[in-house]
Amino acid sequence: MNATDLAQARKRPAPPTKDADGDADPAAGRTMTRLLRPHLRSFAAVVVLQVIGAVAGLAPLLAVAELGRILLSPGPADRGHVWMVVITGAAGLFVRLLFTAAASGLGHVLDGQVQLALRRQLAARLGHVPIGWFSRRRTGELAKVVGEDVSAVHPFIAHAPGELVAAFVVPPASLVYLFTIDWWLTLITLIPVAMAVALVPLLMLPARAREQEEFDAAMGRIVSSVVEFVQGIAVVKAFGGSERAHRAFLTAADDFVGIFFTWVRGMSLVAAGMQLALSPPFVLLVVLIGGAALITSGSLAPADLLPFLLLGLELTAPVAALGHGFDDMTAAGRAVRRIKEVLDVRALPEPAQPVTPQGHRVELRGVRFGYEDDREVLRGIDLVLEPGTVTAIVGPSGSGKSTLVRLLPRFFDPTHGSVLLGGVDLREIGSRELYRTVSFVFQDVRLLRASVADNIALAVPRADRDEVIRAARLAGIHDRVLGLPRGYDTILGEEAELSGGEAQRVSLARALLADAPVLVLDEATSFADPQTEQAVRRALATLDGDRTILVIAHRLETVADADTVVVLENGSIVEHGKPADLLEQDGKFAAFWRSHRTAITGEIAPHGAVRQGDEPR
Ligand SMILES: Nc1ncnc2c1ncn2[C@@H]1O[C@H](COP(=O)(O)OP(=O)(O)OP(=O)(O)O)[C@@H](O)[C@H]1O
Repeated sequence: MNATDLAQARKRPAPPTKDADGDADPAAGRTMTRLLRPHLRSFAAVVVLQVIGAVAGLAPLLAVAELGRILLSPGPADRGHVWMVVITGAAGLFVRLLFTAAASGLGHVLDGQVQLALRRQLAARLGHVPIGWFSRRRTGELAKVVGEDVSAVHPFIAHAPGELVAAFVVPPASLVYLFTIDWWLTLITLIPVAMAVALVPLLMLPARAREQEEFDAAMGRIVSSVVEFVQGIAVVKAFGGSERAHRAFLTAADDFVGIFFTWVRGMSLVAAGMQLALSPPFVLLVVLIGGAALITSGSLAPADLLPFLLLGLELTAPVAALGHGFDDMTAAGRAVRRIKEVLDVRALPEPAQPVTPQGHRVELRGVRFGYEDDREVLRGIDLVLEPGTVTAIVGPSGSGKSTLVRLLPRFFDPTHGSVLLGGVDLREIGSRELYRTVSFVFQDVRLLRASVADNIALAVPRADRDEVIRAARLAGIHDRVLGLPRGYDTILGEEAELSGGEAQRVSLARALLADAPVLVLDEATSFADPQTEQAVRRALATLDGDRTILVIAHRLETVADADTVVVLENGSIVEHGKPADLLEQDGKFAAFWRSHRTAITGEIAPHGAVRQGDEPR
């Protein structure tokens, strides 16, 4: 193991945070054992095949050494003995090839099975975690766990056992043979290995651990400064701050260079010492010097030196491989720990005996919720959404509007209180039933890499083209779709990219086609464009009168059209009622109304109170 190897070993997992201390994480070990349990027989078979292959691999070496001794010894050689040694060596070579190939084949098949099982478990778990959990994770992080981290178990399963087995089996077997020839020279041959082993504690000094942590942290700072720089590049350029942002990266890079040198200085001397001790020239030199001394003193026959020269090298190679095997295992350990974090996410409990909701009246009873234990975002919400009504939620940024509406499609469960649909707690309704009843259009629209038609018909795969087109027309996206290269068959993300507003209209068409009796909608702010606004208004107006609609309203028109307005502030409902009544009360809602009206031209008011020609609801 040299400094470059060490750097490579550190670089492979590229952790943005320090996690060197997690190498021997028992939880990761348990996860690995649990994963391997169904495959224990195969895993044991791989190890046994490798042991046999490794031991058989000694036979050709021993045969060459033995041949040398026979042929170099004074007097005529015994032909029968010579042939037996040759055949034994050849047979050993054959067995080694056969068993190593079988072990490698089986190891790789096993590795494929374990990776498949892991990815299936991850997929199954991701299918059951609360949808809200995804909003806190970056797609890239999850992709890394499912892709890279699962692949990181490959060396552990397919290679590390072989390397470790070779390291533990070959040296003892060689030593037994060498001891039978000359124990003094055997001890001398062991000097290089003993030197390398003596250096290992120096790699584990507290100073090294500190340097390792600083190395990880510095690497993390570089990674995050690059990510921040790249993510914010548009803003940085537009506001002329590129020099400052660049400086943050340069500072992180400068820091890293300093820390890297300290780290390498600490590691490199030790690593170089180990590499020298285990290098073939050094081993040969030690054996030759020791052998020459014993031969000149008459205690060793010259022919007996040959086995030591051959097997001396075989003693050190597995020790060096042990380092790589250890690196592979620790990298796999770190990956398994990240996989375990995902597997351990609490699934949204499915009811054992699902209850069917009676109707689609929605009621929030004493609902409290916080993303973190010590900070409540919703503080006791009591609200009834009657079928056939539109309820608009307004309130300052951060007041909890998105959080509240996300409880309806069960992105999260409330920490206290309950959300009832048709008189049944959402926790008692099966998820299929729930998603048949509640559909939603949020601002963070996710379109699939699939055709426009498939994206719209996601909830109703059997919908025919006419139904898809009707929904698209209602959502105001039909004309745009006709302009795409292959119309409704255009693959999004491949053949065409949609703007934010267009994507939201596709998502609206999806919700309209799903035709769910409860619709939760976050009116666009980020992708606000006149067509999307119109589409949302038209959709709300044309939906049949029995729906329960909850909308986060950012526009006065939507609020004016709503039956009920809920004003949320700091996680509590501070006003609740008909828009016209609330205006008359001249409280928070009236203030919200006035502040928004100053931003637009023309007279707009709820229920015809102000706007001329608008029918009161
Ligand atoms: N996934 C999350 N994890 C932790 N905290 C969150 C998460 N989502 C929102 N919050 C916090 O919860 C509070 C309420 O956020 P929420 O998005 O519900 O407010 P909002 O009224 O919809 O705001 P806006 O109008 O700006 O969208 C905020 O303080 C926010 O920081």
